[in-house]
Amino acid sequence: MSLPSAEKVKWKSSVGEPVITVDNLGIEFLTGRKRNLSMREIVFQRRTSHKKETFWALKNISFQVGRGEAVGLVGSNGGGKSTLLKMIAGTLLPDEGDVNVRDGVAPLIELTGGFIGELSARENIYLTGGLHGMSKDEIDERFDDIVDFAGPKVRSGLDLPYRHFSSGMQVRLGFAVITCLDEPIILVDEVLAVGDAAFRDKCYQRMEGLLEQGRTLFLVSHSEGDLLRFCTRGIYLKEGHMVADGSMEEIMQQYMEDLLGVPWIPPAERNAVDALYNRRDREAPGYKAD
Ligand SMILES: Nc1ncnc2c1ncn2[C@@H]1O[C@H](COP(=O)(O)OP(=O)(O)OP(=O)(O)O)[C@@H](O)[C@H]1O
Repeated sequence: MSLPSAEKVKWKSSVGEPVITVDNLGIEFLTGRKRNLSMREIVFQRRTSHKKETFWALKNISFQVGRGEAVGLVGSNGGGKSTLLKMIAGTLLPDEGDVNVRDGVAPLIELTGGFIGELSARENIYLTGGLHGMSKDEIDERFDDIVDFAGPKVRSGLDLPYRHFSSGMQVRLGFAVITCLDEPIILVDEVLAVGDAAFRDKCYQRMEGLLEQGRTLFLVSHSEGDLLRFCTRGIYLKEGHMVADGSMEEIMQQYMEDLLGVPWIPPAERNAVDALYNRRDREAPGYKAD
């Protein structure tokens, strides 16, 4: 399947005024590493505990995102992608710098979508809708759409505690709820990989619909196909630093070459080369189809 190039995607809306401004952002975490004090440290240095060890999970991050942009965040594991999304969502606060978000945010950052494990799926739908400013009547109106999208397994488990849901069911419900909210900014962190192929297809269609409406998207993914399909702009984070900000194709090229150490060929070109080789094979003397 050939993927649309970033220039051809039909939902690429013109970029509006800045809705997310990240200015010199930094956050420091405890490493959580614990080691017993040595006898030497206790006796000679009279130490009773270690100095807390910390590291900057993000440092000196600055960028702006305009209304209607679809931004893909890339980087190796531990690079700071989820942390950045949590800071945009307001669930983590910076130790340095600022994050200014002008529109409402619908985050699907962890598999659980911020849902509460002890509450039923039904209660979580009403709670999340309410937290995002929807009235009970509005949620009633959308309830069936949400549950239909999530699928029959979720419907049959609506009154079970959410923590009893499989990770696939959790993602189905999380995605269905988050994308039914009216929030203009959507943050999606690596959740599309969890659902099965049929559900992923439904998610793709819904994401395209939301982008056509001019919503702003932040997508964290390790899937080259998903990033190129939805995002027109990319940001590359490496060990907490912003390495590059550019078109999704440029960023993918830089990231993949950095990661794999070989030149990266965009999927559309790869498909064209494959087609050429297939044709050459088919036309070769003595070619037999399988
Ligand atoms: N609450 C926390 N306390 C301490 N360290 C944390 C905390 N949350 C994240 N980290 C650390 O911060 C760094 C960045 O983590 P983050 O989850 O943002 O990376 P990521 O780029 O999303 O990685 P992945 O691709 O594996 O999901 C990692 O070293 C991680 O272990």
